[in-house]
Formats: sequence, structure tokens, C-alpha cells
Amino acid sequence: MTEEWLRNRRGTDMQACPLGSLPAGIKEEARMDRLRIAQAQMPVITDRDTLADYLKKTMETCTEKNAELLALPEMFCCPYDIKSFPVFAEPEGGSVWQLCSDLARSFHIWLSAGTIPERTADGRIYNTAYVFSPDGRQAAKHRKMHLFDIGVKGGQHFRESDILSAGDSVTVFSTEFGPVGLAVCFDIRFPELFRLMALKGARIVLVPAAFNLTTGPMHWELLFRSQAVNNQLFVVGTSSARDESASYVSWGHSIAADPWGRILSQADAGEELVFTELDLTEVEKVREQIPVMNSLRTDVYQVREESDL
Ligand SMILES: NC(=O)CCC(=O)C(=O)O
Repeated sequence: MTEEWLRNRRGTDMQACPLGSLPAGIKEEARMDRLRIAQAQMPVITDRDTLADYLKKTMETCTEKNAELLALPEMFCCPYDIKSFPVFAEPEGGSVWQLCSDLARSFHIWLSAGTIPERTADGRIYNTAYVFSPDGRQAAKHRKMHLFDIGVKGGQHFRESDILSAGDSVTVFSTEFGPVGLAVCFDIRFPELFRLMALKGARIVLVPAAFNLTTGPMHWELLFRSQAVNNQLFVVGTSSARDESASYVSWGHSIAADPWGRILSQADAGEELVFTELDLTEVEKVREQIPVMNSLRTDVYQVREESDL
């Protein structure tokens, strides 16, 4: 069914999963159909030693509970405010990056290392998500593509674009669980990005996030469920824990939505480590039973990457 779906993308030359490679020793035919994830709805921790201790303890719990992937929130190592991004920004391969790579390797677990402010050689700063495979290699990197610029009357105001640059790549990487997509928080509002990840073969999309008290109650659950149901894949959103004293107060409510649009798990607002088992055969089941992608009117409309135009 998935192959038929991918063939249906007339006008595109995209491969099912052109990015990355399977971790050493894993063959495509050995794809696994169950994935036990852990989502750390954690406080923002800026002190490196405290962060290392916290993540190590979290990894130990993941090992005890047989989790195969740990997901962290957006900006888990830097306060989510414009002034802090340049202060905590580090290049790819910096100290937090290295810590995450080391932990993934030591505990032999996939680590979706939330986002870290990334400073580039030309002085730009990106809101960057990294994923490390169980051998500690960087398996994926996604620079937040849609910057969070909003001004809700009487509610949340924020302008990431005052300091951050936007990424410009769709990110899907290979795992033994099949192709996995990666997006960051505000990216969840853009159906075109999620459709492109689905067309590239993603069965799961990981979304480090930090919604707020204005848009969280209105849109958080709705957006995760709608991207899941529209694209018939799992969407996993991991938020920071709520801290009422922060300049930006996070909504929390880390969530996992399945390809039918159902919520498998959802945290409350505070610190929590949530475990959820994803049955990845649900992707094929829903695509078999409700084959929306076979009815795409690609003769009338298409979602294509710039490189395919
Ligand atoms: N950190 C973010 O991108 C926040 C996105 C958000 O709150 C929204 O409503 O969208």
C-alpha cells in the first residue's frame, strides 16, 4: 500500500527515503513494527552538569522500561526566549550535542535530542533538532523551518525571526522502524511540510515543541491529531514542562497521536516521563482501509519541494 501511495506522487522524483542510512547491521527487511518511546517532559536545564545528570537518570529509567527511543523537548538546554538563544547557541558538535551523542551510545537508545540553538560559522542561529542513533551517530538534523512569529491580542507574542534563521530542508531519516520525519514546534501548523514527509515515506514524525498558554489549549491537540489523521502516520510531540516563573510559559501536554487520529498518550503540564508503545502496523492498516493517498488529484494540485520544481 505504501509503495502504491508513493507511486501516486506524479510529478515528483522523490525517493521513499533518500536521506540517511540504516544503523549498522540493520537491513530494510528487518524493519520492526513496534516502537516503545519515552517522552521526557522536562524542565529547561541550563547548567551542563545538572543536565548531564538529569539525562543520564532519564536514560537509566528508559533502559529499565525497555524504551527504544527517548524524545526531548524544544530548547531543553536554553530558556525559550529571544535573549537566551545567542547566549546558549553552540555549533553542531558542541557540548550539548556531544553529551547527547555520548548518552545515545552509552545506553544504546535512539535519542531525539529536542532542539538546541545552533550557531553557524557565518554567525546565524537556528533552532535545530538533532537525532542520534544507538551508536551515537547523528542520524538526522532539522532546522526549524517555520519561525514562530505571532502576536495574539491579549495573549502570546513572540518573534523568533528577530534572532533566528529558518531552515529550508524537509527531514526524513532511516531507522529499523522505517523512515521517521522530524519537525519543530510551529512547523506543526504547516500541512505542506507534513505531507512532504509522508510522501517521503515517514511512518512517524517527531516534533520537539513548546506551545504556550494562549495557543496550547486551543490548538495543540487539534494540530497533532490533524497532521496524524491527514497523513496517516504517528505524530509525537514532546514539550518542556510548565514553569510559571519563565518568561515563556510552556503548555506541556506532550502527546502521541496515531495514524487514525487517536491520542495514545498525553501528559499533564508538569515534569513527566511518558512511555507509549507505537504499533507501526497501524500505518499500513489505515492506509489500506482508508486509502486517501490513492485519490490525490495530482493532476489538479501537487505538494513539491523546491528542488523538484
Ligand atoms: N515554540 C513554538 O514554535 C511555539 C508554537 C506555538 O505555540 C503555536 O501556537 O504554534
